[in-house]
Amino acid sequence: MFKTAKQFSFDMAHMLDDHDGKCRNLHGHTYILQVEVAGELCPDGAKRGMVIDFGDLKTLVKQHVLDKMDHAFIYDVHSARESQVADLLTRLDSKVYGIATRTTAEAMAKHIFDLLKTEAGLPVSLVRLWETPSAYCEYAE
Ligand SMILES: Nc1nc2c(c(=O)[nH]1)N=C([C@H](O)[C@H](O)COP(=O)(O)OP(=O)(O)OP(=O)(O)O)CN2
Ligand SMILES: [Zn+2]
Repeated sequence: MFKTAKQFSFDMAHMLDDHDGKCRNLHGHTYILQVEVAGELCPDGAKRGMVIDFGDLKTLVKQHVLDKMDHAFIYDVHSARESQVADLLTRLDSKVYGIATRTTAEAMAKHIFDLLKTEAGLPVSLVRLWETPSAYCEYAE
């Protein structure tokens, strides 16, 4: 079994409602996203010797993750405070993206993993999301 990975980056804004510190305020991150795919090598054809063509991986991550989340206000749809901000931004024609949990690095890593596994059909084995240069969360199955 081989494991191969590609790294991406995207910018976002969020707030952690109910946080007991500075992160309850609106702020942003430039995430580093590492997506690992596991599998055997293609035996023949144009993709011979590859687990996945890095170009194909890039296309899928762009379509299913980056196009939705890059430069968006990412918010917890169950938070009234965050939803109020999202509603205002929507009215101002700004990009928002709602998820069903608090937008911690942990929840974001799992959300991205699930998107790539179920929506994109990728054999993803690990998602590592760096929220700051010194803090990351990874989710693996
Ligand atoms: N386990 C988690 N803890 C925190 C998360 C998280 O997603 N998971 N998120 C935050 C905030 O979003 C915050 O923006 C990041 O916090 P922190 O790492 O403390 O950010 P700093 O820029 O202050 O980091 P330094 O490298 O220490 O300067 C909080 N906690
Ligand atoms: Zn944050």
